[in-house]
Amino acid sequence: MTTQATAQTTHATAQVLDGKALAATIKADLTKRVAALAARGITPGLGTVLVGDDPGSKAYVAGKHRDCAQVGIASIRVDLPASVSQAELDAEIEQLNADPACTGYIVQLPLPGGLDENRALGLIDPDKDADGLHPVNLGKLVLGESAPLPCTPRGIVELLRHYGIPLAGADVCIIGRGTTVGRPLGLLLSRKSENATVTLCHTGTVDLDAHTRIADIVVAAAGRPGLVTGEMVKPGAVCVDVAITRTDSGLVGDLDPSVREVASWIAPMPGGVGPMTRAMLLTNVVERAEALLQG
Ligand SMILES: Nc1nc2c(c(=O)[nH]1)N[C@@H](CN(C=O)c1ccc(C(=O)N[C@@H](CCC(=O)O)C(=O)O)cc1)CN2
Repeated sequence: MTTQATAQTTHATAQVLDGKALAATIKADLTKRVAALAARGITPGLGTVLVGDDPGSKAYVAGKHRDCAQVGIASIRVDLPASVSQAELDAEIEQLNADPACTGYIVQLPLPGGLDENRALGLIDPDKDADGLHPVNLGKLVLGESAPLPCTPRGIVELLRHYGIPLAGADVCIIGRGTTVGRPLGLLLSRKSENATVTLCHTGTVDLDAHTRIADIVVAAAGRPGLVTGEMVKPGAVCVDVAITRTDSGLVGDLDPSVREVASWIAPMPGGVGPMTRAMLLTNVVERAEALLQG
């Protein structure tokens, strides 16, 4: 009788870049910094402007206020109906610019159709821009000057750094060219301090696979569920899921589950970049309050 060896296929599963755990650590540190500010008579205050009833936006804004309460930041909520006019929205923004209790604020995106996002972002006092999305602050990012950084890109870089993922010399493929994630992330990663080589892919990219397959790090921010499959990534690559699509069966990211069998590390959705986005918003608010103290 002959014995036949059974072929065994072992699949290594990617390790997790745990944004939830790192965000908790960051929030614990911020709580101490907020207490130190309070001892010197400064209470940071985060304002949010939410327009309309989008369930995702409502949930994110509620989360931002919960975070504020947790670390001791005061919060100011401006909730407006989707029917608000541009002039009324402009007036609310001007009020936050003038309110001394509001040391930083954000306009939750996307705004409902008919409202001009670029106009709203441009009206924010750049010194109170907690999102780093005012044109002056985005311009400073381009010029390499100090400014608040957009929260999701900053969170991604902090997460990768925390887990020791090498950035200098890495080939990074970003999928998505939006103003809150893809574009500013490309700028951040290509700074001298990060020194990565960035390829920014988008809906006009002809052969997406050709770009993802050679990348050391793939960041998926397209909002197309399961867009990136295991076959599209290099074995051992680091894959970051940024997108959130609401479907009947729940929230879905851009990374197909098969990526887990090929990648070395994954930032999952949920639990990866989202909590880091929230932690970076708080960080921007606290840093701004600390800067106020220094005059
Ligand atoms: N003004 C802004 N608008 C938007 C931004 C932004 O940074 N500034 N980013 C996104 C929404 N966003 C924060 O505003 C955000 C998205 C997702 C999460 C998050 O924690 N996600 C969870 C999963 C979702 C859930 O559990 O409900 C996760 O990934 O674990 C936080 C903030 C667009 N708009």
